[in-house]
Amino acid sequence: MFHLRKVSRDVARVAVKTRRLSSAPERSLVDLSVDKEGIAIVQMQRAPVNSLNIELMRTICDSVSDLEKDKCKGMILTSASPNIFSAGMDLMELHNPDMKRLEEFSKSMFDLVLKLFGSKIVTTAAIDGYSGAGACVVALALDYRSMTAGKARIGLNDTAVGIPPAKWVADLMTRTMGQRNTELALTSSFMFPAERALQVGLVDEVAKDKEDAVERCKKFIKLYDNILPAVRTHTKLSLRQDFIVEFEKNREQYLKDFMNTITNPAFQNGLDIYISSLKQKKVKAAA
Ligand SMILES: CC/C=C\C/C=C\CCC/C=C/CC(=O)SCCNC(=O)CCNC(=O)[C@H](O)C(C)(C)COP(=O)(O)OP(=O)(O)OC[C@H]1O[C@@H](n2cnc3c(N)ncnc32)[C@H](O)[C@@H]1OP(=O)(O)O
Repeated sequence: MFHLRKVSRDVARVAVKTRRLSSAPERSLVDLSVDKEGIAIVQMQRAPVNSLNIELMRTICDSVSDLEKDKCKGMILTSASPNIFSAGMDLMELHNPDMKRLEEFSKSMFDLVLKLFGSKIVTTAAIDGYSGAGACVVALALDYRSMTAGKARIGLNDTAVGIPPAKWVADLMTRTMGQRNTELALTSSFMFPAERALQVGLVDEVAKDKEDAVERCKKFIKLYDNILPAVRTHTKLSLRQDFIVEFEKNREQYLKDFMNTITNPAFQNGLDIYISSLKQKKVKAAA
C-alpha cells in the first residue's frame, strides 16, 4: 500500500469510480491511487497470483480510461501479491470453458492489450515477481518496464505448454526486443531473470526491490515533464499505428484462432495435466 500525501478531488473521483467497476463488491481487484504529481499507481490485487480473468482485465482497462479522461501524467501497473506480478491468463477461464464466456474473455484480453498499447498517458510497469505468458504480454504493451532483481522471472512460455504464440504476440515482442531475441525467446519459452531481460531489452531497468522499481517508473514518467502531452501522444501513436491497424484488421481472425486453440481437445488434455501439476506442487510442499 502506498501512502500519498495529497489526493486531488478528481483523483478521489477516479478511485471511487474504479472501485465500483470491480466485480467483487467486497474487495476491489485493483487499488488505484494518484499522487500529487498526477502519477497513478494501479495495483493488481486479485489474490493469490493476479491471474487475469475477465473482471481483472476489464478493471485495469477501465482504470486506464478513467486516468486518461482525468489527464493523469502517467500510470504504474504493479501488484499487491508478494513475489508475483501476475501468473498470466487465468487458467480457469481456459479450462473446459463456457463458449460465451470464453469469447468475452478473449475480447477483454484484446481490449486490454489495445488500450494499454494505444494509451494517451505514459504507461509503465513495476514488475516485482513472476510475470509469465499473458502477464508478459500485458507488460510488453506498456511504454516502460522496471523489474526487481532476484527470483522474479518474465517471459512468454507458450511453446512450453504446446501453444504456438499468436502472430500479434510475436509482433508485440519483436517491437521491443528485435527479431533475433524474440525468435530465441519464443522458441525456447525462456523465462528471463531481470538482468537477462535487461540485456535483451525485455525490460528497461533492473531495480533492487519493489519500492525502487516504482521510483524508477516515476522517474521515467517525469522525463516527459517538458514535453507537451498532446505532442508526445501523437508521436507515440503514429509510431504504433501500424500494429493497432493490423490488430483491428485481423481481430476477428485472432479471436477465431484463440477459440480454436483453447477448445482443441489436445489443449484441454494438456491443460488438465498442467493444472493438476500446479495443485500437486502445493500438496507436495505441504507434505
Ligand atoms: C492460451 C493462449 C492461446 C493463444 C494465444 C493468444 C493470445 C494470448 C496471449 C498470451 C498467452 C497467454 C496464456 C497464459 O497466460 S496461460 C497462463 C500461464 N501462466 C502460468 O503457466 C503460470 C502458472 N503458475 C505458476 O507457475 C505458479 O503458480 C506461480 C509461479 C505464478 C506462483 O507460484 P506459487 O508457488 O507462489 O503459487 P502456487 O501455489 O503455484 O499458486 C497459487 C494458486 O494459484 C493458482 N494459479 C497459479 N497460476 C494460475 C493461473 N495462471 N490461473 C489460475 N490459477 C492459477 C494455483 O493453482 C494455486 O491454486 P490453489 O492450489 O491455491 O487453488
